[in-house]
Amino acid sequence: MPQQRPPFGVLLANLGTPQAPTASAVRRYLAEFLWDKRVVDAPRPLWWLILNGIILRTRPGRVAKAYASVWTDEGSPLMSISRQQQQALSSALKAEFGCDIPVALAMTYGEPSMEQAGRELRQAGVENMLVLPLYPQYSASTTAAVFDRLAKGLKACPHLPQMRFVNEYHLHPQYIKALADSVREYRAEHGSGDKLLMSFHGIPERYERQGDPYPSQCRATAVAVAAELGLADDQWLCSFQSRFGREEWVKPYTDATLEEWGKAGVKRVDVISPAFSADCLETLEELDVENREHFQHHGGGDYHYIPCLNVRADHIALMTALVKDHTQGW
Ligand SMILES: C=CC1=C(C)c2cc3[nH]c(cc4nc(cc5[nH]c(cc1n2)c(C)c5CCC(=O)O)C(CCC(=O)O)=C4C)c(C)c3C=C
Ligand SMILES: [Fe+2]
Ligand SMILES: [Fe+2]
Repeated sequence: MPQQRPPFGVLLANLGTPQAPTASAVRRYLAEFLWDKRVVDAPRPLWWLILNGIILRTRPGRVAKAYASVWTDEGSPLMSISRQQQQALSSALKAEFGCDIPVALAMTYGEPSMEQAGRELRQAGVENMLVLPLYPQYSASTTAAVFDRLAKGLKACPHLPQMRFVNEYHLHPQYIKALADSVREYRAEHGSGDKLLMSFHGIPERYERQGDPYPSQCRATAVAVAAELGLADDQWLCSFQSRFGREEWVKPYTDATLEEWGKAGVKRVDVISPAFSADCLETLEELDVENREHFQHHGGGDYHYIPCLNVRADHIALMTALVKDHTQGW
């Protein structure tokens, strides 16, 4: 009996993370990540010299310590949450479509690779593939990098599946509502801060000038969440974190904002990070630890970090809706 083919398969994509919280594993990860021209577009071979001569000699040790502080029994938080999302989405799609829909996980950098995920879907008989990068806001540095890496991974594949690609979902009503509900539920249990800071991962200002829509999509997400929550203008702000390198990044900066609010005597701030679909180093360490210390060092009061959407039921329902919307006719 020939096995029945699934109507389609889903390739869930995210950034990737080191294999271990050690300097050598972080060096391997950063070497691949920071060599991607979509991430750092500095002219070669000068960038090769800076990356290999300075950054990969100095950064991995410090960053490995930060990873070690958030590492779990299931590994890197980003990997363990991504695996849980993969399983939860797979169950939700089975319930929605009434049959097994293969869901593979792939990372742009490191493992599981695009090649591995592609092979897994092919072996499951997938002929139609939906690529769902878990980046709500489109950026060349993330979403387009998924596309590039997937295309590279499929070079050896003689018969490509039919493909569709989700570019972004920064204003999807279920995304906005899930973010707002995560704040509402948190505040119902822990009380409300004077301010809600929506801190997004940044990119260089120059990338925005060159046409990357990411910062404007982040601002639009923040406006929509504030509207959904009925916040007044002085009750929220959109800021950008995780600066890397010497040039100016999009502003306002998260750390500078928290410093200003601390000095102004803000008694309590609540912080969410809507660009991250899963908690990771940048939220659990930079936002929940470093920026908390920064705010309080400058005179700020209570600091509440509200987790990413991770495996919340409404987040999995959003992914299911994205899959349904983009697989019409398959
Ligand atoms: C959410 C979207 C992201 C955008 C946009 C983004 C752009 C971007 N990032 C760097 C440099 C680094 N980012 C690092 C970690 C990191 N970045 C994202 C997401 C986005 N990056 C995530 C989910 C993570 C965490 C990964 C994890 O393992 O938990 C790092 C590594 C850590 C460090 O060394 O500080 C770097 C470096 C650039 C240059 C950039 C845009 C040009
Ligand atoms: Fe990043
Ligand atoms: Fe960071």
